[in-house]
Amino acid sequence: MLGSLILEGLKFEVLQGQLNQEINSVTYDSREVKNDSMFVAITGYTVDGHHFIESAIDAGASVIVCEKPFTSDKGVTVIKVDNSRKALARISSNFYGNPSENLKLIGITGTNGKTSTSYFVKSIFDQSNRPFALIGTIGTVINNELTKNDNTTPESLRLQSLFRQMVDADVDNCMMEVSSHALSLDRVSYTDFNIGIFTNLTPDHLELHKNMEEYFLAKAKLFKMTSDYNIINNEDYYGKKLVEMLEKEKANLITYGLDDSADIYATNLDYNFNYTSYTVNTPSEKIEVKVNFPGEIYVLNSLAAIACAYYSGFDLETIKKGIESVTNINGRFEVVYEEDDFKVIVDFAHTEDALQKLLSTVRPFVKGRIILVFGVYADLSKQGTEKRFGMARVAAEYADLSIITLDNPKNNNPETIMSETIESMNKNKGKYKALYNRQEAIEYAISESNKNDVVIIAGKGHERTQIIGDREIPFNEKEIVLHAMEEKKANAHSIK
Ligand SMILES: CC(=O)N[C@H]1[C@@H](OP(=O)(O)OP(=O)(O)OC[C@H]2O[C@@H](n3ccc(=O)[nH]c3=O)[C@H](O)[C@@H]2O)O[C@H](CO)[C@@H](O)[C@@H]1O[C@H](C)C(=O)N[C@@H](C)C(=O)N[C@H](CCC(=O)O)C(=O)O
Ligand SMILES: Nc1ncnc2c1ncn2[C@@H]1O[C@H](COP(=O)(O)OP(=O)(O)OP(=O)(O)O)[C@@H](O)[C@H]1O
Repeated sequence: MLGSLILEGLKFEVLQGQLNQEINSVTYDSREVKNDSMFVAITGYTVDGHHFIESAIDAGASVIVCEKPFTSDKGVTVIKVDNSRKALARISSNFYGNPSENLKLIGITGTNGKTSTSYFVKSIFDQSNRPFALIGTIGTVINNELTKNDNTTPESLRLQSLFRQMVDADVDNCMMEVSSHALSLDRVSYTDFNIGIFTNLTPDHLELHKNMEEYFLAKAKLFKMTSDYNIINNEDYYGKKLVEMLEKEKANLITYGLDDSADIYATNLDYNFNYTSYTVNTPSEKIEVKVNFPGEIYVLNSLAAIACAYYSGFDLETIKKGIESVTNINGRFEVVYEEDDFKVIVDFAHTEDALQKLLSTVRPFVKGRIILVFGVYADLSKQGTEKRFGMARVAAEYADLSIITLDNPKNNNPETIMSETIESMNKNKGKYKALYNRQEAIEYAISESNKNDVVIIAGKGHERTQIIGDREIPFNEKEIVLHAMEEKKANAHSIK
């Protein structure tokens, strides 16, 4: 593609060279440069991509896009832009032929519930064999083939290439999770969204956003990029704020919730350990639905999906079938072992709000004790400390025994993570045992459990690795549980 076409719609200054040469590829990583690449230099959080311009040129880059002045005597073209990440989004969309214009794209944002809601929506589309793609934490699914993503919302270049793949494969509906990082770092700029969904907002990622207001404003950006509908959780404090903020936007505003002040709402709720049934009320009709996950959170997640499907033209029977067909979402309230009232559940709850909702949902149904295994994935900032204190407070309140361990400590000091969590646990008078090794923590929880207990392993959900320092170690919680159960049985022949 011609360099000038790739830059269409972008404000830039040519510092040297010309733009009528063919560009074979675009990249923002010098290690991926090939002959006649366009290299976009990004000022990162860890390193400055501008330091790699020389090596990009040596590797064959013929056009450099940068946000800091640069000159070269190696015959390359140098383009200066105000913001490289934003420019990358424009360039990527152009390079792949602006594929989002040819998709019905649903963006979902919020602290929790994005993945679960996406799987409900996909299941509804699957009922009528309408091709549907997903992009999110679990990965990208195109034509039911799953590939891994580096991030929940990939960088714009990868994102636009995924959209291109979808269009080429005649998959014209896509639902993607849009993280606040993605909105702040322009990964989804120049993407056309038809529908936006807001689930909720509770403290998380405050190392990036500094405070809730900033976090909220980052999330709110999505709803100014939509053309058809903005679908908002009416039960959430920030959802209500968003409704006020969006009243003048061009997309139709739709709310969902637990009473008739919302457009799509649930009544006759019947909560059980393994499912909840309710009546869904829409502006035209109502229908009974059974969602195969417990608690209010899955009522709300399924309502978001129902609202999305209803305004996408699906009839209520198809919607019902779609919701009821979802029996398992990888690492979301996944019962990995069960024997009468004894259960072991793996769940991705990794924020204070999610943990509180998980434990309070389960509590009324547990005949014995709740034994919780958890760690806190947050850096060593003040916000990270608050997260550790908050999660331990919730654990102390709801669990009968907590096994405090590590989640993905990455390069954060494990001693600080453990000691802050323990400090809060002591302050809140929780009963606990601390074990740095997560596998040992799970094994200990299983070995301690009795007949009517429920063991909950929170924080890593679908993840299949643990990241300690720079090492990514294979880690499969389901396998660890099954193995520990076998050992327990071999030792005792049955659960005590
Ligand atoms: C904080 C954050 O979002 N960081 C993202 C950011 O990384 P960065 O700014 O640190 O990049 P960097 O390493 O400093 O590199 C700067 C530039 O130099 C380039 N480089 C680097 C080395 C080299 O030899 N040559 C070279 O050209 C890099 O390719 C890059 O373009 O830009 C990178 C490229 O797009 C992202 O991969 C990276 O995501 C990291 C992996 C990450 O962990 N992100 C998380 C926090 C994230 O985005 N999470 C959200 C939320 C998930 C949720 O909801 O829970 C998500 O959407 O996943
Ligand atoms: N509506 C909700 N409100 C609060 N917590 C929820 C809600 N839905 C799910 N959760 C909890 O959050 C965890 C993660 O859910 P899910 O994967 O759907 O969220 P997500 O928004 O995709 O998360 P992430 O951005 O971290 O990938 C679940 O395992 C559950 O414990």
